[in-house]
Amino acid sequence: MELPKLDPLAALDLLQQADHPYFYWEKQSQRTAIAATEPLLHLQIDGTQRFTQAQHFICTSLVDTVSAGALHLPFAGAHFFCSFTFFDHTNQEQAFFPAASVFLPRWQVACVQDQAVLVANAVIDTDTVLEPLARNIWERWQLLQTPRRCPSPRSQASQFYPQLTNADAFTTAVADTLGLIKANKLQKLVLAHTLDVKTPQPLDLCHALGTLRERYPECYVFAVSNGQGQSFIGASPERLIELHDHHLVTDALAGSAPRGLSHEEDQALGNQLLSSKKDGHEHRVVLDFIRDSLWELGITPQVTSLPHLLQLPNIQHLRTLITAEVPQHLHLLEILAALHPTPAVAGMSREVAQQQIHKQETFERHLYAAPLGWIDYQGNGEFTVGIRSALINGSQARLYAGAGIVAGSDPQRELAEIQLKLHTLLDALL
Ligand SMILES: C=C(O[C@H]1C=CC=C(C(=O)O)[C@@H]1O)C(=O)O
Repeated sequence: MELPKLDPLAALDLLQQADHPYFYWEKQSQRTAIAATEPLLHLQIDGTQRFTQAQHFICTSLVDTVSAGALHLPFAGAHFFCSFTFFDHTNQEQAFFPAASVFLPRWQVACVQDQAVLVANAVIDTDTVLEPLARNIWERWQLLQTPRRCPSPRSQASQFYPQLTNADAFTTAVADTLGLIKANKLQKLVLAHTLDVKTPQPLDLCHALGTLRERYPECYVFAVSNGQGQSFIGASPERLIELHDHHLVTDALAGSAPRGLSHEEDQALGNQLLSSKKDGHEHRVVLDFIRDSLWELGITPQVTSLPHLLQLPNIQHLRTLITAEVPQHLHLLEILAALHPTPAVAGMSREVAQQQIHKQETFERHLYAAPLGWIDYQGNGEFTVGIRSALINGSQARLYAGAGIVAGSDPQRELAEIQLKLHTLLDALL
């Protein structure tokens, strides 16, 4: 059903309930946002078969789905909202999120350009009394007619920046990794670091999301809540998969430099990044992996750009675009299973890198550096990688950032890169 134009964050604020999971997704530069609340059908699983089981869940749920209403509107019809953890298995004691979560929401509000659309899903069987069901949907639709104001974003960055307390542990891990690279045990490793912050008041997520979407219009701004008090939010520059009418777009994103304070300094830093041998190698490992993985799936990848700069307010990256036509029989989640984790967030070889991450990192990655996104009833969908992100638990936040280590990396520079990346969430939360 069509709705009057509304702020999607205000829709989230209105529809979310503390004890129900929700999913929020926005790309300001495309003026697209989706808020999905109250899982109606929900799969939550752990294990190596998680992508296959998620695909099966979506396909079987769709068999008995009937769509009605204004199906020509953007984001009409059934959509499934998915989040995965970095590893196939979660540590049960500390698992805030299952290794795979896929849900069909009761309520979904999507905003595209100036259009807003409500999708209401309901389970209907022979015992369902239709009138209260229809009334409930009608009431929600009416509720969403009332214009709502959204919290205004933070006007300027906070001056308070906590220092990393265990920076030495990170630089030592980088030095150890360089030793392994020299000994040819692996080519690349992405090591992450966390920063814990605590605020006097519970963190205001709508406010933080408002700030993130304003500062990072090129990024995917997201929030995933588990309905038990924890949420994972972020502003990620990394597109893992965009699939529309069997046309695939994915990014190789790796290699970073700071932004300059003046135009000249900024250009010089950008040019250095474009010509850096070390960053070029770090980037190529990702590009080659994505290309090879697509070939193995029977997809012919086209590299449609040279490595170019993706400039964000706090950092700049090397990015290459890859496109492909995907055979009809391949499901988006099969491609996702092959690509995750790319060497932009794990390393090369993937197996050794994952072992090293387990060994060297002293914290759980949870949803950090893992795929999250949506799939519609026609098999179209979009997934980002949950980087530049934080796990929020009341008034506590754990911020994550990682850096790719290759031959030629310098521990202090990698630490400085981590600090730059942590600013994405620090600035929005504090
Ligand atoms: C792993 C992260 O960034 C990746 C994406 C872009 C550039 C990266 C780099 O230059 O190291 C990382 O591969 C992160 O932000 O936590």
